[in-house]
Amino acid sequence: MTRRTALSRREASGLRVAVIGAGSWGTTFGKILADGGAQVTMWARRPELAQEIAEAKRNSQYLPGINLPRAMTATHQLALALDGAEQVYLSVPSQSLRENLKALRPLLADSEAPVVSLMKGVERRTGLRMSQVIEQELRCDPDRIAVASGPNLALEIAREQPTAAVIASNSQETADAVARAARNGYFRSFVNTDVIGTEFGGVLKNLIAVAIGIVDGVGYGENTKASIITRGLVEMTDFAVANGAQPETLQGLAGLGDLIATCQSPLSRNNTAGRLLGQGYGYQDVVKQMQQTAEGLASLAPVLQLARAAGVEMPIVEQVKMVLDGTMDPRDIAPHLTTDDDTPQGERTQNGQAGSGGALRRAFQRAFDQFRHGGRGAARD
Ligand SMILES: NC(=O)C1=CN([C@@H]2O[C@H](COP(=O)(O)OP(=O)(O)OC[C@H]3O[C@@H](n4cnc5c(N)ncnc54)[C@H](OP(=O)(O)O)[C@@H]3O)[C@@H](O)[C@H]2O)C=CC1
Ligand SMILES: O=C(CO)COP(=O)(O)O
Repeated sequence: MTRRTALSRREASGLRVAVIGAGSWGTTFGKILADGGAQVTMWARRPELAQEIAEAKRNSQYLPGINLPRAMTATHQLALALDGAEQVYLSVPSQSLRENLKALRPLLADSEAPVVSLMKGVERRTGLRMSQVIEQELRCDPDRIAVASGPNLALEIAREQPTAAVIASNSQETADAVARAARNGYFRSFVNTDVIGTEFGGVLKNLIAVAIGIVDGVGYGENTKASIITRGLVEMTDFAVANGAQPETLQGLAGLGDLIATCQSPLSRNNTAGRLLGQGYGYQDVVKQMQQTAEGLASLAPVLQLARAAGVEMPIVEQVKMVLDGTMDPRDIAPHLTTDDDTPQGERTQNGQAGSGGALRRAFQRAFDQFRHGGRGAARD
């Protein structure tokens, strides 16, 4: 245990938590919680992985070279993992969440434990965020649900390199309880109540990271990447705000922070998938080569559908989809230019201050309407 770890073990001493999903992020988050003082039981779907974590305190497939804390154990039996859990963390690929929740539901029927999504995707079939899928399938009070997001590349954190995250919940109390548990000398959790913005930050930065990977693969340099990151943040903000997020959330750890980490790091699977596309591999080849979950590939289509429904333009994300579909040469991807219109545009956004009909205006209108109606019908997640 490092000095930093020892400093904050008192935070969650003895709290019993379950982490469902023992890939790179589930296992790393289990370590974060255990190093914060919690007793952690991981659920792995493969018995041999559960055994390796429980006995050797290793997860050699997903976190090579990392020793896991003694306070972490693992099982492949869901009921055992959830037995007595005071907090439940979910970290399976987004497209498999619903089927996993169906198995969890009877086991959590009598539980009041907070349920925390660690995932960064939307469901392809429904376009729902993970917290919405959790609410639907567990039929639980949304105040029990929290989401965690931020610049959190698993392997860096498993090596105890310091970072921070945001825990968001409709309920300040839930967010605080989770943040107290998910905190130690190398991991600091902030809180907010903007679940929508926090979740969409994590989903959308994956799509921009794929774009960055594509231009990297093509061989373009830093100007192109900086332009895509900057214009990408505008697209992220417009989209998230049009869907009910607070714009400042996208400027924080769950937005800009995660965008920087994911776009810069070769550890990012989304970035890696993009690089393969940029090098000329087709979608099927990329999927075959990826050993781990790259959420961005599945989130592209539902995000674009939601964008169209909200009237938000996402030219960079549209181009990523075209490259993925094989209808655009990766070399033609550009830090786009928002429209093919020749008229010069204000930089901030096609939908914000510079435009007349966009996301920010709608957000202000929504806030104004809520104010006029005394807060009744305020958008809750
Ligand atoms: N890795 C990271 O740095 C971060 C990841 N995240 C998010 O965490 C989530 C999980 O990703 P991550 O841990 O990285 O993914 P990995 O690919 O590292 O691991 C996926 C895990 O999910 C399991 N799994 C796969 N399919 C199913 C299924 N149908 N049902 C149950 N379990 C399944 C895998 O089991 P098996 O080994 O048996 O295949 C494995 O344990 C994603 O939404 C990701 O965006 C968020 C922040 C950081
Ligand atoms: O979400 C992450 C970092 O915050 C991990 O990104 P990737 O899923 O692209 O590896």
